[in-house]
Amino acid sequence: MPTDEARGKQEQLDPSRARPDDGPLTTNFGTRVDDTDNSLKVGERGPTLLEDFHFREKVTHFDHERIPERVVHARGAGAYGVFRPYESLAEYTKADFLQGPDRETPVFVRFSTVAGSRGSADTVRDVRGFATKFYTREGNYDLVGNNFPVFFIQDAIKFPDFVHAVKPEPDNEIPQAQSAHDTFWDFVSLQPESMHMVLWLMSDRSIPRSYRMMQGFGVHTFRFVNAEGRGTFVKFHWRPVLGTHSLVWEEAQVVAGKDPDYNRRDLWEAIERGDYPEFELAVQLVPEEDEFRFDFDLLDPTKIIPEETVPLRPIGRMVLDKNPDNFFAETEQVAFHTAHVVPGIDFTNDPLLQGRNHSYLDTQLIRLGGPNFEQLPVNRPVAKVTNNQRDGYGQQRVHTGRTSYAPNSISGGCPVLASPDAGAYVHHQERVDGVKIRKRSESFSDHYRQATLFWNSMADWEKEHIVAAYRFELGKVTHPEIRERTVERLNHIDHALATAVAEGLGVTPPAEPAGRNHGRTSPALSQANSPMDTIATRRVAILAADGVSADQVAVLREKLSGGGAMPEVLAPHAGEVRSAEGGTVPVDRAMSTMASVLYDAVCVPGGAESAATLGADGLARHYVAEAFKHGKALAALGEGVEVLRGLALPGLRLAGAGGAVVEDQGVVSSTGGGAAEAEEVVAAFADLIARHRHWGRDSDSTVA
Ligand code: HEM
Repeated sequence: MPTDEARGKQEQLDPSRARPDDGPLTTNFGTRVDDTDNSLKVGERGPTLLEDFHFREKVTHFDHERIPERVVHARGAGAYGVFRPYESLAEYTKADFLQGPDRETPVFVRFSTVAGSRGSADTVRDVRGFATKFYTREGNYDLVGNNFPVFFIQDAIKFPDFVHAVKPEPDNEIPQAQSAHDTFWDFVSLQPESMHMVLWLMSDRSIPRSYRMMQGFGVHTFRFVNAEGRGTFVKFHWRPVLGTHSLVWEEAQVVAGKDPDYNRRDLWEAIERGDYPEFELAVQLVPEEDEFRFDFDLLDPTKIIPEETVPLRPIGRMVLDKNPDNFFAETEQVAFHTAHVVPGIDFTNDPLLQGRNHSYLDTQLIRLGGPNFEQLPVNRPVAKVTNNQRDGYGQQRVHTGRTSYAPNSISGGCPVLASPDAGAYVHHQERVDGVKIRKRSESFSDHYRQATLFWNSMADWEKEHIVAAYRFELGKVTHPEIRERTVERLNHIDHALATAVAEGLGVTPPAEPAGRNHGRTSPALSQANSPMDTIATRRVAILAADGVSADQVAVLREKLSGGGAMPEVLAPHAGEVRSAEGGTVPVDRAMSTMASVLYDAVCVPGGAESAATLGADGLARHYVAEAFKHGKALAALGEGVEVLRGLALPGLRLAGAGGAVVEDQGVVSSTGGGAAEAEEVVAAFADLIARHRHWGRDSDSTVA
């Protein structure tokens, strides 16, 4: 549990909390109000009077309630938590919050999509933002990252072009939150430096199952600086304790309609339940003298340092344990900035990072209405703020005294300057010489080798999903030359990839590879190698109707809940169903209010009457067939096996008479109705759920 100090950040917000039930209704200035439903009129049917100050204040405030949404990352969800390092990192950085496990730092994290508007769906194909604000004792440190370790462009001056290209097209504002349109592909196909990132975007990484199940990356190479002033290059990685898992594309599209708040709801509900999301922070450390030992430039944000080259060093753990109380006040008004650093953490000359260091403050000045947004509760540091900044719109502080300048003698020179020993930030003393020049370094010019590394590292099913994603996206592009140009670019990554995409588009495949595939892999890049050892927080639909076996439902519920999963009984109607044993089974939800895409696994228990009803129910059949199509774990017990048999799922072997447990393609079944079979099936089912998805089913080609 968080310490009192860590909790302090959240409690610090309390004085500004307002509760609507805390007394009689008043105007904004405290005058009590007797009627808020009728405006002040001349007679009951007459015109409204200008002197109705309550009406004017109420409506005027409403008229001004909206602020501009973020120019990118407009849609997001946030949470509070704490970060605690495993051990001291004093050898590399003097950052106070990394000096040892006794330092527990409160954090606020905002996860986001990039392209869509505030009201867009969560499960679109997009990069996810992963921004963390550490409220350290030395000031706020913001690690403003994404769930991909690379970016589309190498220089921040291209950011407006990139964002204009991916956002809805300007003439008709179509499509919303999609990269599958001409302007995006026009831009990236003309921009080979984006090829590596686009490959990530076409992979399953762009449709995470949950914000709790995706990685985060600082992307840039940053710099740690220790107390002696020695610098060490550092890359930051967040690793979810639940593993890195994704939806499949068709499922993501259906979820966007069934529950547009899918990822936001998942985060919120997990925290409300006490299933606190956890992420491990790991770093890759590179001594400054090794800056040039790689076959890419450490300053190039379109490159990773493969984990096999520089292993990850886990340095601490973050637990998100509190939802915001008010979305607007906290999640919407939070202001992250790459330039919010603390002593011991510094920049490098990565030209994307350098530009970001300008952009965030600049955009927040307009988004949050001018200076002083750092005084908003969610942005306020826990470190004491003493400076000579004064006035401005929305000033909340009452600065006393006569001086707001330095040097001064009237206030004894206060606020005084601190020395580095007393915690002052000092920029790393890097020698820089050069001529002014608008040019990219030659060392940034290899745009394909790491894209090839990513492609080579994918499992077969990941490659299939990538090819299908390119076909889908480019299939939406109306200009044939853009499709052809993209295929030509892909041919530089891998000939088989380019050929497969071309065939799906009706474009002539390239005759020859554009270069030789280097054949190298980095296993850490594949989601197939992500941890798959828990069913914690997985949602399981147990389909039931009148006559269901209550005993089997009980075993399923108990064993799955015991492993941390969330089984729910779904039936044709809410309330309860009759059980085969003569009692009743409570129903959690009516099937029609949910969908199999909202569950990680589906199971059909026995009971002859229940199985017969479900087998004849189109919706129940759809739950099972769709879960099968999306690679999800399935289980059937007793007569429930007949429901699956009736669907004639392609190539699937199911249990026959005799009760033996059969497992095939991620589906476990037994026609036996006894407790022993139920226990065995549920144990196997849990194992299958933990493995997330089961690829290679005959129906796979239709899901990606
Ligand atoms: C490695 C590349 C980048 C990453 C990882 C990244 C990440 C993010 C994230 C996570 C957010 C959302 C912050 C939040 O939740 O409030 C964000 C917002 C934003 N980013 Fe970036 N970004 C990148 C590149 C850039 C570049 C190159 C620019 C501009 C030159 C830029 C400008 C912005 C702006 C203007 C916002 C909106 C901020 C606000 O309104 O508060 N980003 N970025």
